[in-house]
Amino acid sequence: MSLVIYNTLSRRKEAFEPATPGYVGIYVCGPTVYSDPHLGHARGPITYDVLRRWLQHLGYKVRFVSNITDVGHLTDDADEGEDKIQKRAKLERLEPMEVAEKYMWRYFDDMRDLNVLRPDIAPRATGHIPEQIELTQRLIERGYAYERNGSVYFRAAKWPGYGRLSGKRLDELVAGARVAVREEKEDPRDWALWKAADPGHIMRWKSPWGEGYPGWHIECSAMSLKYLGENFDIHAGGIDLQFPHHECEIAQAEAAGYKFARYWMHHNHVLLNGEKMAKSTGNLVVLRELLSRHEPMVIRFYLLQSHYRSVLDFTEEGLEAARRGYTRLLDAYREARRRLEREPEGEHPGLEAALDRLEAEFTEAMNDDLGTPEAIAAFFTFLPELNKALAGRVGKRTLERAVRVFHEFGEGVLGLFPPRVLEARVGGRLLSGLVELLLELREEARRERDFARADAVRARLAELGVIVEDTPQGPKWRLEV
Ligand SMILES: Nc1ncnc2c1ncn2[C@@H]1O[C@H](COP(=O)(O)OP(=O)(O)OP(=O)(O)O)[C@@H](O)[C@H]1O
Ligand SMILES: [Zn+2]
Repeated sequence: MSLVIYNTLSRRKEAFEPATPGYVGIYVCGPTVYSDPHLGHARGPITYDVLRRWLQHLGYKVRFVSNITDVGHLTDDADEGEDKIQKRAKLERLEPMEVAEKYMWRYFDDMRDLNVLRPDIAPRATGHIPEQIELTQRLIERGYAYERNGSVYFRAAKWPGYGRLSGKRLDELVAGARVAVREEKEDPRDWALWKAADPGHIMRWKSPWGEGYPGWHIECSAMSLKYLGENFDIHAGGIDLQFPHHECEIAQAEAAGYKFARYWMHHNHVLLNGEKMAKSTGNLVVLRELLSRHEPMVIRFYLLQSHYRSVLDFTEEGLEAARRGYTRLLDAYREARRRLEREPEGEHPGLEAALDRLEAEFTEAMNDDLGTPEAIAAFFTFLPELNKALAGRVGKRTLERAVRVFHEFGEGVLGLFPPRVLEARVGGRLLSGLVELLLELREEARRERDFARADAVRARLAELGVIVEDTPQGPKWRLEV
């Protein structure tokens, strides 16, 4: 049984075979950093994080590259509109680079809270201008691109392969092009690889064609080729990027003489009220806001409960149901871990059989195009068996295996149980509640004139760094710093 993934390029599920046995290169299109991430922005990173973890589980060595688009691009895919980052910079009275920096860190912070592993490389477009210029030059040399008034365009009609990925026709690229731009192009369907900067444009770089800035599509071709080589394994992104972004990426890389990605994966959208969650339309739930109200792992669990290729219509009720489901899993896992310390030696044949089934079902689900809903369902089938066994004696050997499966599949692959959630929460309500409780017991001992016990409680708390002071208003406590 081996991994099968849906390849957008062939429109069917294919057995996954990396170009170099044992190694996998993945490139995921990252965010344009000009505003707070919304829930939709978390779906791709979590999906491909699970892909990466599963490949590692299967024994592959993975290089995971995901870019940050910090060059401002136009608010319209065609040559219309304002630079998104520069527009935001004006609004917030910041430097464009300050805007990019601010929102890049917001994105990384949100991803960290969601237990998304850091990319091995997170290349920034502004750090790779020479590579983008070089690729553009190469396309000019090969006759696939031309310069006009300081801008460089890809000669679309010359590239026969256009539409292979998306099934779209080249003609669909034309919509919206500004008249002046349309006039300078040989063909309205040509797209910009490099744009001459207007006098007011702040982010600009020197190039053989004068001062300007790169187009969006060329950034990903240049950076994926640089870090993964030609003919790398997996290129991924949201379904909205399939056309024109990925179609143009392929054209640029192949016209330059390189083989490009072998498998293309696209995740479907998170919706809100039936419409795509999108920053451009404002139809969104800000991720940070959700993270402040919910345990991040509940959000991760919620997203993984639906398959990455289906749409997911967000509702608070759905999230609440996810919270209940996740809590059931977490409670059982915590209980199994807790019991491990004092469990007598031995095995539990019934639970061993249930573990065999769980491992087989989980593996089968994950190998079938990352079937996370079925993989999670396998845990829920297992749960009653575990709880039943936990009501009596399980035996150390079997219990250890159960804990290992939660650790390897639940945390290692699905990333749902980071150490933080396994430990009882220190701080906050629990800590102060427990200290108050001990101080009440100490007061009781004092009232009963059992001063030895009262002092012992105070001394033990002091050892733990909780300093108790008796005041006329009663005992007060603080944490040693
Ligand atoms: N609602 C969504 N559901 C799933 N993925 C999304 C959603 N919106 C954006 N993405 C994905 O997030 C990644 C980063 O997108 P990007 O920063 O370019 O967003 P955008 O398309 O400019 O903004 P938006 O679509 O939100 O107006 C892309 O892979 C994109 O497909
Ligand atoms: Zn991209």
